[in-house]
Amino acid sequence: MGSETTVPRHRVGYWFSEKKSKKFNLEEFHGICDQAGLDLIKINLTLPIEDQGPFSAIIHKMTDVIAQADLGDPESLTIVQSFERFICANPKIKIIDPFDNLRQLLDRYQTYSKINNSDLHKAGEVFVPPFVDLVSNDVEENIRKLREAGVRYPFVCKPAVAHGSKMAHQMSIIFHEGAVKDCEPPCVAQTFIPHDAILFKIFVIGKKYFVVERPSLKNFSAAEIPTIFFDSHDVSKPDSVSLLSVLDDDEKCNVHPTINGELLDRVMSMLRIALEMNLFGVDIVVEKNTGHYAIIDINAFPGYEGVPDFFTHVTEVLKAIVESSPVSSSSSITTTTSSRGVGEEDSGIDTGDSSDEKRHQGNNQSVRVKRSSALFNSTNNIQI
Ligand SMILES: Nc1ncnc2c1ncn2[C@@H]1O[C@H](COP(=O)(O)OP(=O)(O)OP(=O)(O)O)[C@@H](O)[C@H]1O
Ligand SMILES: O=P(O)(O)O[C@H]1[C@H](OP(=O)(O)O)[C@@H](OP(=O)(O)O)[C@@H](O)[C@@H](O)[C@@H]1OP(=O)(O)O
Ligand SMILES: [Mg+2]
Ligand SMILES: [Mg+2]
Repeated sequence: MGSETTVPRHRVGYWFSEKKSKKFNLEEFHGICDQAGLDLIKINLTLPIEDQGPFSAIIHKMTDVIAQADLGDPESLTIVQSFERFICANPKIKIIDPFDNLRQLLDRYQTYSKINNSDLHKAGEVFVPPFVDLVSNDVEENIRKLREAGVRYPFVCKPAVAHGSKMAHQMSIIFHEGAVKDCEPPCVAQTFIPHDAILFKIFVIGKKYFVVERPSLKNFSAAEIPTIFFDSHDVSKPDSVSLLSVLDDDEKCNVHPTINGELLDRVMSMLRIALEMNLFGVDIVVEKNTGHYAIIDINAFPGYEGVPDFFTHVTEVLKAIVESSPVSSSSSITTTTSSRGVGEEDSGIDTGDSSDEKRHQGNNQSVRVKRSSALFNSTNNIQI
């Protein structure tokens, strides 16, 4: 039995890079949005946006375009400026996520500083490994800066620009002072944290987050050895099989690192408050010997590989956002809805895809997952 109700439909604009669009099943996204009363409209950035609206919300990943504009690329600058003018003139349109919030993640030094200056330390045993920005080619000056910032050897040298071009992911491991010359400024040097070659990627979608396990760098220590150069995408993607991730024989039986639900809930609450974003990813390694969590990377709108039903979760966020304000820029249609409500109650913490090897866990429990499967999601602890 059904009853007739009027459900307002909303137009939601979207823009993703070609690379991201190829990876996403956009047809599926369109279908899920359609069922939720959202009309997805692909935005053409080379045409006036005002001619493509109206929109209730816009979801995008324009980090690369913003980064290029900030570096002075004229074409990107034109796109970003006209987009920002449009947003300014239409303040009711919800942007997921706002440009200024994304900008804080474009530069690694800025990101780490922001997190370090937040209330993160109140969450418990979690830290950002010591880091410093290197902007000069003067090796002596860089050595001095490294010392002053408490960055120890080995350290990971990362390009200052965090997103976009392939260059953003070209890194090196510097093992001793004599190799500081191998740093390529502008970059950020960050103390290497031994973590038994396991990385936890925490993918945030609105108030939910999902944990996925990935391969990572093996345990390195200071030594008079040459710099190792690597591409981060060769190390920590789901199917990466880098030699840099193979633990030494005497460490192969080390206890597999785990991540604790309650501490993680607190960390993610703090980060969400600090960043004010709906779509982001956090890379955490568990420090060998102490078990403390080291936050080593934060990504705007990451790939979400391994997160079950990604589009369903994103659509829920979009729907909540467009419905949180007076209906503007929307049209109404009449549909038939079932008199029985769809099970929408929030169960707090629940498991994702049941085919994954994972344990349901409430707070206070350690959990372990098969690599690349979504570990769990928490829906109750991240507050806007
Ligand atoms: N401080 C650190 N201590 C130990 N390992 C680290 C550290 N920083 C980075 N790594 C290793 O290097 C890899 C790449 O680092 P990072 O995540 O900063 O790069 P990225 O290019 O921004 O990655 P992403 O693809 O997630 O954006 C990590 O997945 C991890 O294996
Ligand atoms: O999704 P995009 O194409 O934008 O690429 C992002 C990539 O996702 P992918 O794995 O699908 O390539 C992310 O990896 P995961 O954290 O999800 O592993 C991470 O590397 C981001 O920094 C990349 O953003 P970019 O640096 O390119 O702006
Ligand atoms: Mg990373
Ligand atoms: Mg990153």
